Amino acid sequence: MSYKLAENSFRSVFKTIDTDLVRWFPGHMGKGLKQMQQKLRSVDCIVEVHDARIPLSGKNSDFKYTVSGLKPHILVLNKADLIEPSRKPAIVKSLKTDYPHVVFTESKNQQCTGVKKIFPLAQELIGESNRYNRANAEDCNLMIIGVPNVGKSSLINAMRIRFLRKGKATSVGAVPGITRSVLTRIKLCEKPLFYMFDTPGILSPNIPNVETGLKLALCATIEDHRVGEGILADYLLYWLNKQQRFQYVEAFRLDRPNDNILEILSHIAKVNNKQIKIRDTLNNYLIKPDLNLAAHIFIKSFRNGDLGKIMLDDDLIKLK
Ligand SMILES: Nc1nc2c(ncn2[C@@H]2O[C@H](COP(=O)(O)OP(=O)(O)OP(=O)(O)O)[C@@H](O)[C@H]2O)c(=O)[nH]1
Repeated sequence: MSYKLAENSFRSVFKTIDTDLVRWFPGHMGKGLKQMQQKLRSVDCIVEVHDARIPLSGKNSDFKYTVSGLKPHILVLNKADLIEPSRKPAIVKSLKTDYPHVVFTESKNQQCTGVKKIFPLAQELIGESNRYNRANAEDCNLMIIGVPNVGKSSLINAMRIRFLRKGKATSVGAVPGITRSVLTRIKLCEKPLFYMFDTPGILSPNIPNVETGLKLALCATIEDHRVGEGILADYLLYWLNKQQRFQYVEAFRLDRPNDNILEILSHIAKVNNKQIKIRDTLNNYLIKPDLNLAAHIFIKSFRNGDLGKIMLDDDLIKLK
């Protein structure tokens, strides 16, 4: 649906944010990174996984210097089911300099779309590379790397199901930080013999700016409570309005687009019958809309794809 709106109906910049979120780097990530570096001698090809909704903001640019620089490298953009297929060429073009080999995957669906492209490409790149100490090795070792919660474990499981006809080897979860064990070697394929080192999600210690941090958080790579669901919901609303993506109006049965997050959340709480009881200064109970739960519902609807197929880096890619 299209709406006739005045040019200045919406915010043009997103303000008010606790900038501490961009410095979040828990200790176990530093340890994980060191263990990955120590294992590099046994690795033939790096499979770096990003969330396709944030192909630019989602990358950990430090990987280039710490783990992936010297090895053949494939960039997998997973969760491609959540973006518009027509955006793929523009994404590939904008990543071309840093990532010449890009594969889009959907590792949650039954067909595991895109997953079958990874082995032939890995074989080709390994064949063209100097394997140094592993020149005579018959098996090939891949190492999967990426920020938390982008679907690394799902991808490993999808590959095993597809090529080994075996079930899950590693746990999957909707919150970041499920994979803590570093460098378990998992068999993926018998002929050719391929293994994968699983690794925990690693965020960059220096997320370059607040908007990048908010996009990472909206895609659930940072735990919600570290940023605050209210802030996340407000950023989502700001982004949707700025990009004129108004599917939320219909999804939440609103009259029109609105840039005021409190009004939107009050409405969502009301239609979902989510209220809380609070005491006023005279000790009387008041019934108020549960804005935290409403923020949770709003964010979840984006994550489930209920607000449309949204690529959060569309704003950056359009500028390129
Ligand atoms: N829509 C969609 N969701 C996916 C896809 N792949 C994985 N997921 C979901 O994303 C969430 C995270 O998946 P995991 O495989 O645990 O991600 P991970 O990168 O191993 O996570 P960490 O262990 O935290 O680093 C889960 O809820 C998955 O079901 C996909 O292709 N599409």
